[in-house]
Amino acid sequence: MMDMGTLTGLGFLKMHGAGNDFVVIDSRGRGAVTTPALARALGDRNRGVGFDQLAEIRDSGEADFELDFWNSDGSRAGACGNATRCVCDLVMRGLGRDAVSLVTARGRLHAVRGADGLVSVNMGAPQRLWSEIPLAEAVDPAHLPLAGDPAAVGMGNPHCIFFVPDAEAVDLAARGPEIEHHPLFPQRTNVEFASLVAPDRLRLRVWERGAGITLACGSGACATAVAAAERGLTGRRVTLEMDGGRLEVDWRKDGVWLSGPVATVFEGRLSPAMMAQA
Ligand SMILES: N[C@@H](CCC[C@H](N)C(=O)O)C(=O)O
Repeated sequence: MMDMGTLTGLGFLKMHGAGNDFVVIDSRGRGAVTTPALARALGDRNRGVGFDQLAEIRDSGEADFELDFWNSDGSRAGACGNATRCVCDLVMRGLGRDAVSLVTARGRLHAVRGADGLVSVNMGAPQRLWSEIPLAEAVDPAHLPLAGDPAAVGMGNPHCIFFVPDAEAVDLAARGPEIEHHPLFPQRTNVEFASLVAPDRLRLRVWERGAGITLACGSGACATAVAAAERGLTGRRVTLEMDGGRLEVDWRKDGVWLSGPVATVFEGRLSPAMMAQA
C-alpha cells in the first residue's frame, strides 16, 4: 500500500502540446520555487518526472499571469510556444474564459481558444537583428556563414533553421548538439531541419537547446515558418508536420500566431525527498 504520508509535497501537472511535454507548477499566491537544481532533478526521465520544459506560473500585476520556462538541463528559456499554449488552456479553464493575457521574458502575450478547441498564442514579432537573436558577430541572420546555408530567427529564444531536401534523412542526434554549441551562438541555439512538402506545408524535426530531440517545438515552428516565408519557399500561413503532431503558424501583421492541440495528462505531488534533492 502506498505511504501517502510521504507524498505531501509540491503539486504539479503534466501537460503536452503535440508531444512536447511539460511539468507545470502553479506558484500563484506564493513565491516561485523553481531553481536550476530542481528543474534538472524533475527533468530526469528516470529519477524525476521527466519533461522537455518546466513552466512555472506566477502572479502578475499587469496580465492574467506570468510564466517562466526551464529546460530539462536546468537552463532558462525565454520562450516556449507549446508550454504557453498548454498553460493558457489551464488558466482559461480556471477562469471560465476563452482568452487570456500573460507576461513572459518576451513581454506581454495574448492567447485564445478557437472554436476547433485548438489554443493559439501570439508569439510576437520575430527577432531579425543578429544582436537580438543573439549571434556572436554581425552576420546576415537570413544566410548564416555555416555549411548548409541556415537562417537564424529569434522568437524570444534563438533558432537556427536548415532547409534540406529530406528532414527524415538528417542525423539529428549528431547535427543538433554540434549546431547548438557552435560559437556563432553565444547563448547556444535550438536547431531545426525542415523540408518543403507544399507551399503551405513543411516537415520539421527539432533539436532543442537544453532538452535535445523533442516531438514538437512551438517557437521552432514559428521561427521556421518565418524563415521559409522570407526565403519565398512558403506563404506566411503554414502547417508544420512534427514527430508529435501538427502545429499551425500564421505570421500576421500583429505577430506570429501559433496554434495546436493541448492535453493535460496527470496531476501529481513531489515527495519531500525529491524536493530536498534539489
Ligand atoms: N518547446 C519549446 C521551446 C523550449 C525552449 C527551448 N528549448 C530554448 O531553450 O529556447 C516551444 O514549444 O517553443
